[in-house]
Amino acid sequence: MNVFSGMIAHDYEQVIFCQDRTSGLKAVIAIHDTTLGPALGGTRMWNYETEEAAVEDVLRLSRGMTYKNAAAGLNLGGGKAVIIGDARTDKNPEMFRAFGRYIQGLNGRYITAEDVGTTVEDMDIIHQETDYVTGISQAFGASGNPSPVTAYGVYVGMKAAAKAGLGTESLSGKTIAVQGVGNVAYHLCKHLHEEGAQLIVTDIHQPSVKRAVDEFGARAVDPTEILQVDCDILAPCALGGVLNEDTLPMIKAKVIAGAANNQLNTNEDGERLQQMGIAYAPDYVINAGGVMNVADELNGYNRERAFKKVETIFDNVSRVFEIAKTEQIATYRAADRMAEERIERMRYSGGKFLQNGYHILSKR
Ligand SMILES: NC(=O)c1ccc[n+]([C@@H]2O[C@H](COP(=O)([O-])OP(=O)(O)OC[C@H]3O[C@@H](n4cnc5c(N)ncnc54)[C@H](O)[C@@H]3O)[C@@H](O)[C@H]2O)c1
Repeated sequence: MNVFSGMIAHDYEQVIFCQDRTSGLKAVIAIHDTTLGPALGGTRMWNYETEEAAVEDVLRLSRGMTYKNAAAGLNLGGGKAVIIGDARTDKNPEMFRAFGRYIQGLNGRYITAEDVGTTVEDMDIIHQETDYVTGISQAFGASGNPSPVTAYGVYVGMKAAAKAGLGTESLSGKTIAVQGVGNVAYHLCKHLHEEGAQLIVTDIHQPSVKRAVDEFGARAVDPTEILQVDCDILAPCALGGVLNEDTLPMIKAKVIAGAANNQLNTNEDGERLQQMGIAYAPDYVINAGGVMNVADELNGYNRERAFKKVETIFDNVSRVFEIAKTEQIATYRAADRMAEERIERMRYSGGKFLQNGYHILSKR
């Protein structure tokens, strides 16, 4: 694999390879773009089949964080890290200590967080070596479980999507189908129930379904049926890739707004949704509550302030629909455009002269 051509293709700033023989650490950190601020993104631990697969993944994920953070209105750039190994068998404290020292060496250019395969405990070990880590234990003043915050963001984002797709932001009396009632969707269903929505839910884990039925009067359906039920809004809150060429023809909802990452299988599916007249709230805009929540740790965490920030997801989703309408493009592209515009504006204003220690005036 030619790493530089991959970097040049989407203008990545920096890729760092980190190894520590004794602990077995093999990690790659990718910093995609720091125009808006330090690069924030989690560390994924995964048993990649090849080193090329790890590099490709970290490049793809770090660029995704540039867009997610920019669209969320955060003053943060995009970065991500991957550790190559089995998260169940290959971890040891020295590995995360060594990794933490590499992060410290970047002097704030990259701030890490939890991701697939890493835990709060791992972040606490990293924290022994660096302050450039979020998602550590609450005992250290961190933000704790992000799911209720993410859920609130999906709720307000869904209202904005309903306004675009159904002509009203009120969800009272609307029928909402929720795929997967795990951590995020449980809290989402609570908000929806309180507003008077009718819920249809499914999950492969029966106790989660029962909880939603008992607490919110939801109607349970089989996982194979959820995408085709009669409803106003579909909320994918389980898996990625659920919106694809096989499932789209079944969907009866006029609005799609949910927490799951990577809901579109391909960009063509985003185009199809536009042709079908379905108002799709792009996943990374509507589910940004989690990243907004950890980003607040950088100011000394305040839950009330984090929730206030999360309310801006209503405006962010509304803006995506506005761009899509004026430019006649699919909403997934409108989201990317919104993020790119914000970065470009900052690149311009950030180019203005500011006196610091590294220019001709400082030599006087
Ligand atoms: N937790 C957060 O703060 C956060 C932030 C951003 C995005 N997300 C995304 O939101 C989604 C949900 O996150 P979560 O933290 O609630 O995860 P979770 O694991 O608690 O919930 C997912 C639920 O989906 C169910 N499920 C899995 N496969 C299914 C299937 N085929 N049909 C029906 N149900 C199925 C699981 O049993 C589980 O209950 C994920 O895609 C996640 O990446 C979460």
